[in-house]
Amino acid sequence: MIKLFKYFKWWYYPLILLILGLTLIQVEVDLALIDYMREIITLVGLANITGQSQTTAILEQGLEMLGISLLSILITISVYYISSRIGANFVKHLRKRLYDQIQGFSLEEINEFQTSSLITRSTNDITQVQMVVIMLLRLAFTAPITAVRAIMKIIDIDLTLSMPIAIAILVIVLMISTIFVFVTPLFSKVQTMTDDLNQVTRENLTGLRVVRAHNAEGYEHSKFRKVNDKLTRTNLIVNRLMQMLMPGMMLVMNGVSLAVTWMAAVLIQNQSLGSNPLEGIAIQSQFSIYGIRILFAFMTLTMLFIMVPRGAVSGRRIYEVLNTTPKVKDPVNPKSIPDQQAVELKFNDVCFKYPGANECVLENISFTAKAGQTVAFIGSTGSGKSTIINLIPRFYDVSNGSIEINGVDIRDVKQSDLLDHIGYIPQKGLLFSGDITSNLRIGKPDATEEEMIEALKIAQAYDFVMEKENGLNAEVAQGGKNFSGGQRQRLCIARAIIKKPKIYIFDDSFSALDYQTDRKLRTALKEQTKDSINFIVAQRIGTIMNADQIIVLDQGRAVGIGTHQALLKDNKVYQEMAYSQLSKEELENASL
Ligand SMILES: Nc1ncnc2c1ncn2[C@@H]1O[C@H](COP(=O)(O)OP(=O)(O)OP(=O)(O)O)[C@@H](O)[C@H]1O
Repeated sequence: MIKLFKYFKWWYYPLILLILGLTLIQVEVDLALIDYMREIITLVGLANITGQSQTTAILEQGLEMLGISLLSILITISVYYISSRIGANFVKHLRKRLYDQIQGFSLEEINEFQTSSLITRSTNDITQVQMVVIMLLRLAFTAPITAVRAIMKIIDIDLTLSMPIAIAILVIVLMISTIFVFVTPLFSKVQTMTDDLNQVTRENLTGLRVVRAHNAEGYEHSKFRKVNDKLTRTNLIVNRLMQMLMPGMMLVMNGVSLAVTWMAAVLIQNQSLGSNPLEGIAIQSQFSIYGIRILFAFMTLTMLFIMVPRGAVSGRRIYEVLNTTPKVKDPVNPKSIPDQQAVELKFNDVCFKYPGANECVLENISFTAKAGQTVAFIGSTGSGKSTIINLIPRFYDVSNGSIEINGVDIRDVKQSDLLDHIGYIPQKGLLFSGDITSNLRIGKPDATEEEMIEALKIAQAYDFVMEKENGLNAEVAQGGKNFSGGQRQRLCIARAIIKKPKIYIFDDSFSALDYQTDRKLRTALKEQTKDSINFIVAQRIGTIMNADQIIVLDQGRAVGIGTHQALLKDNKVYQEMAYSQLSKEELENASL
């Protein structure tokens, strides 16, 4: 938590000093009110003894009390306002940093933290930290200053009467410390359980259709109930323990009042408290109120000691994210990719191992792809096709070997430069809420309407977009849920085309298209991508058999590189796949 304070802005500090100054004044005036009260009781006593009216003096005292109370209220409002400003601004700043940090994460860090935990850390944990910062600013000064000043005052008035208050302080500190020992470890658990709950809820909501289709609501329900019950149980324990504080506090406070009254009565009887019994009563009342203020101050302090660790758990979770250096990062002295006409991409003996895995999923992959070429990856499921293409935009960095674009290692260039050269079309057509225009402009922010229409036409998306009531401005729901899988894929392809990149990566991006649209799209793409390199991952032989290079993968190794014709002739793995999908005639005709 303390480490997060390094994200404090400079102007918080003068404001914190201002809070401290205001608090010092407020404590003095608040305690002065108690002295005024004693004064009024003494005046009443004086009126009784002397028979002279003290109304004017009492009114004067009352008016002064009113003025002081108003000042105290004003200070409270100011302190609350300043602390809220600091808290809100700090958290806004922190949230932005967290967002930027997560944006810079590679898939490795995302997998390490888990999306659900990153969401909890960016929301729930941030709120906890905000609460604690505001609470600290409001109470961390008030409570100790009040306690110290009030203790000084009561010792000054009467040491014997101070004894019950001293004992009560001890009891309260002991009581709260015991609860603290039990409760603190639970805070950390509560946050982790909130992560789990978030994950199950998220999975259940995103996979709602699958759950329904498999009639698995019961199964999912029991999974949810388990994490929900666990979280509720822990929360209940925390709350029950905390709730024990209140009755305990009341007991101690009432005990103090009783003890002070009893001791004061004895002292008054012995005539050792004040010059007359009424002054004794005034002192006793003053003591009781001081006692309550001191105990409240201690309770607040100890509550802070309980709440701060809770915020600290959240602070630590946020700091973990902020303090993680992404494995994929920009070089200190970035090179630029030579802007040559004919782009060239080279895999040099690339090996790749997923973080935490024992074995490489890709081994010794080498090939060169040139401008205008289509390079296809094919292989059984799990053979490493997606992994290979994820290395090109540096979703992960290679474990061994290198990938070069125009002779420059992609790790030596800025990621933004690299990504400017790449048009990536994921397997799952992912659209963002907004409209078609806003989705296409993710590819090119300043794209004109003509450019958008051209891209939609190439991607075979123009017709269905124009059929929509608002055409280019047709609404896109979250995740593109109001479009079919094939339509989503075509819009994603249009989004990449509009960028006119040097390198296209199609990760099984034609899988949701019917054969006719698939063929039309690839014909239109051919012209558009004639100066680019096209990487295609596909399951269908039909989609890739015209590629200039087909790389056949088997358990992470390139077991064949060549054209359809060459591979069909002498590559066993390729033959098996090809003959399982198309007839001999289809395959041989296609290759001509
Ligand atoms: N994030 C990950 N962490 C660890 N292992 C992974 C991860 N992603 C994939 N793998 C493993 O790497 C291997 C290759 O996976 P990859 O997704 O590249 O295969 P693929 O050929 O694209 O499969 P498919 O055709 O089914 O999409 C698989 O054994 C898979 O279990």
